[in-house]
Amino acid sequence: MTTTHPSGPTAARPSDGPAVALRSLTKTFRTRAGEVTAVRGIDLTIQPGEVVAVLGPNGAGKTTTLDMLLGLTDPTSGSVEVFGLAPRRAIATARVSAVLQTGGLLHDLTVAETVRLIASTYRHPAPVDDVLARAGLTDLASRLVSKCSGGEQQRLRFALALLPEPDLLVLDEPTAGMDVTARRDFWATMHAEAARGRTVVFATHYLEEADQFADRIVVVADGLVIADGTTAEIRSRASGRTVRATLPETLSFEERHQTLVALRRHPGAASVTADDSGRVAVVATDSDAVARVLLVDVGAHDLEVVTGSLDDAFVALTSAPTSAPTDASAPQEESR
Ligand SMILES: Nc1ncnc2c1ncn2[C@@H]1O[C@H](COP(=O)(O)OP(=O)(O)OP(=O)(O)O)[C@@H](O)[C@H]1O
Repeated sequence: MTTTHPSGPTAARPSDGPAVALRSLTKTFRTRAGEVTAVRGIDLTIQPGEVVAVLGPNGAGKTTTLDMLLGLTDPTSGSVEVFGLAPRRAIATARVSAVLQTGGLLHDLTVAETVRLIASTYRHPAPVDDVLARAGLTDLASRLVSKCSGGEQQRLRFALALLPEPDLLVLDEPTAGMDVTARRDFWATMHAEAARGRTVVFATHYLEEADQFADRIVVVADGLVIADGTTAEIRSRASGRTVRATLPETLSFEERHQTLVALRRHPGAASVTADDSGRVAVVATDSDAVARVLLVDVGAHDLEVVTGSLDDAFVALTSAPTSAPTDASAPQEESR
């Protein structure tokens, strides 16, 4: 029996292994119109304490993957383990709980009655008042569920997910339908929960959520993991870097022209632009080499190297062919 305590998740034991281990996971649905392969072979290991965003466009296979992780649907092939257990066993022992996109709430109960009712189904639930406070629901405790907004109902689902003090929280687009303020409050709460040592896995469409909240982003498209790394790695992998610098003021017009021509010929430069003030911007496939040339050979100053936006990276990654899964943390040849 798993031991729980009111203030935080069960300490992960060394023998538990990874929080999540998905191996060659596939899922094919049979429909009247034929077969739909939602997940085409996902391998993913998540260690205890990681906060991982699963990011992907509509229909990428995020929900299907999370459903298999939670034992809500069985894989067609491959395996799923949560702390070394089959998913349903992990849920039965309160190691994992979830906030799903939809989920029945009884509209005639109040918020507090709902939490109390679900708490009564656990052997060692967290205290109801504590959970209400952590989900930001104390002031709404006596409100009928039917009178709660969509965002408030989502926070109630979150409170219910906290009751077993799970080691792993799985959230499928938890802030869908919330306005900007509600979303910010929700993520502040999640930060506090992650700081308690919980492993958090969430699916999202929102790049900024993945960027701000996750330690690691797993990009899924067409049923495959197409990139996996820190947000910085995902950005640089997909969009390259831009190197900016100011050319020496002493260069003549002709020398400046020759410098730009030489930069454009450099194999590490994809494009070179310059403004009248002598500030150059080089979109680089090899930013280190370009920076060296600018500083050492050209004598430029005020050098900065910036990665592209995560939006650029996401579009570049998800519009690329998906036959070759990549690890963004591994050295890659960057494309122009
Ligand atoms: N029960 C089902 N029966 C048939 N096809 C399904 C079923 N569930 C999902 N699919 C299909 O599998 C694919 C992946 O769906 P899934 O819901 O996992 O994607 P998603 O990444 O979560 O998308 P979204 O961001 O829109 O929620 C889609 O083509 C979807 O239509």
